[in-house]
Amino acid sequence: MLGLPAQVTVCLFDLDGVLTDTAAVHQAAWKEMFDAFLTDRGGAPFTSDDYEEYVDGKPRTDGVRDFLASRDITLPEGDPDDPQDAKTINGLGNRKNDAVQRRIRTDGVRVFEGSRRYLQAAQQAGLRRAVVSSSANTQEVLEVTGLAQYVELRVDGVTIRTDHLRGKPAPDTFLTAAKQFGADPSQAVVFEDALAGVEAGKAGGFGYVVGVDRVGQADALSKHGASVVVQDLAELLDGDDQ
Ligand SMILES: O=P(O)(O)OC[C@H]1O[C@@H](O)[C@H](O)[C@@H](O)[C@@H]1O
Repeated sequence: MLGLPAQVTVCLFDLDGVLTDTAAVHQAAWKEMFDAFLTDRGGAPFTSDDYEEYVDGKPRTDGVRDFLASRDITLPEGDPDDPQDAKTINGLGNRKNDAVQRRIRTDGVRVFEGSRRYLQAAQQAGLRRAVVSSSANTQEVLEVTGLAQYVELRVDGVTIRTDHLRGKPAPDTFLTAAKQFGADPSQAVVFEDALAGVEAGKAGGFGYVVGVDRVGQADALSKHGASVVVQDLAELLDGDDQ
């Protein structure tokens, strides 16, 4: 059913890049922030490879820390309420968050229609549905897009902070969602577009990991743990009665 193995009863959807076209919005906000920071230090600009390898899919402060480490830059952690000009992990993260929220509020958010159809089909089929995202902006994005009505459970960047969960590529956020549905990981499918996300799906022993390739990284998604790679969730509906 819905292109999934028979034992699957739970769908765990990443948000940015899987349900909504916001991976590119995050990437642009990261570039705006990091390029301003790097220019001051005479460093080379932030690239899309940097985004995919060090930042995509991870909680905000992990993204800042892991990218800076790739350039041999170490900054103090600082505090979550650091001002945007603070040269700390949290300060840079806050500057990026301001940029992403500005973009979301000015330009709006596009939903992938194949994903909206898939969510509706999963609901009609009686599958449980959670959004598992590293983003602390998940609730706002689900609300402005009207997708919140299809989602029973959210494990997101806010949950990660309050419940002290390890972010992707650790499997903790996906495992938390499956557990809240009373399901074994083998009964759950993970839908992910980020390398860190499919890695988390593999590490958690999930029954199936769907890699969603929006940017031409199908091979890398497979290597990092995807059971199958599609370009859009609508492909999984083709040939289905839904
Ligand atoms: O900064 P936020 O909104 O909490 O999001 C954290 C991360 O959330 C992930 O979903 C995105 O793939 C990343 O690009 C983003 O950086």
